[in-house]
Amino acid sequence: MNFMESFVVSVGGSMINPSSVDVEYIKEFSKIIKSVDAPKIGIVVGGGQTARTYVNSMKNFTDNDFFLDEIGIMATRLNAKIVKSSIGKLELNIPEDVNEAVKQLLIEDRIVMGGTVPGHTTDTVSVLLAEAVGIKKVYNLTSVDRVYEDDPKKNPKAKAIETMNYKEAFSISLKSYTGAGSNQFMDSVALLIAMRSGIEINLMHGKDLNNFKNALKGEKFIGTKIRAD
Ligand SMILES: Nc1ncnc2c1ncn2[C@@H]1O[C@H](COP(=O)(O)OP(=O)(O)O)[C@@H](O)[C@H]1O
Ligand SMILES: O=c1ccn([C@@H]2O[C@H](COP(=O)(O)OP(=O)(O)O)[C@@H](O)[C@H]2O)c(=O)[nH]1
Repeated sequence: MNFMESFVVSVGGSMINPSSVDVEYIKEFSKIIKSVDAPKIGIVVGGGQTARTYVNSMKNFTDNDFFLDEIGIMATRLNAKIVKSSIGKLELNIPEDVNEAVKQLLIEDRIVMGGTVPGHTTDTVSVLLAEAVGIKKVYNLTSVDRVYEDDPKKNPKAKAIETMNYKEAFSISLKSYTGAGSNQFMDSVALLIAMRSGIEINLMHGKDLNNFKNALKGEKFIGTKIRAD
């Protein structure tokens, strides 16, 4: 696929690991990544069901969000390792922070990572990675097809939004913030980082990989674009 611009893609854990590891999905996703000739691609993977299971089990013993986040991060790295086994060189570790990821990206053209530190989600990691290497485009593959004015799973009548600016996205995201494990389309910190560095976010349903391909090719796609104007 002829696509010259470097990008970061944040793959929701709900795609990789909805209830168990979705091997077929990982194969299809990897095929697309391998077919793209963008100079650099950063892939950031979420925790999915493994994160939920471990965080919820641990809640029987502690309500400390810092430590709950830590176990969530472990799950993201587990998922990152399996995605990496289908895309990149397994000899290279999963980067544990953005600096390490940047170093790997200087050497390798494709890198895979999960979470970094407590306090945010892999959405923020993906935008920070983009910011650090000067990438201006982030794709967010998630479990909803667009951003809506309200959480569509709670309010099925909510209106979908095709294009919005960072501030609008921030206020909608904040509405569904409930602390660790919040059910947001993207975490609010990620949107602030994107805003300060003018990083465009393209959110779409991750299961429709043809739609993702269209978005990569700069063609029309079903999703929401978040940018400055
Ligand atoms: N305004 C909104 N628009 C779209 N999705 C929203 C909104 N508010 C909350 N959500 C929720 O955001 C979640 C995003 O996907 P999520 O299940 O966290 O997947 P992942 O983190 O794996 O990408 C969905 O469950 C959706 O219900
Ligand atoms: O840099 C990170 C990435 C993840 N997490 C924790 O790990 C969980 C799972 O990550 P994420 O929400 O990104 O996964 P997904 O929702 O895509 O399954 C989050 O809810 C956080 O608790 C974290 O603390 N720091």
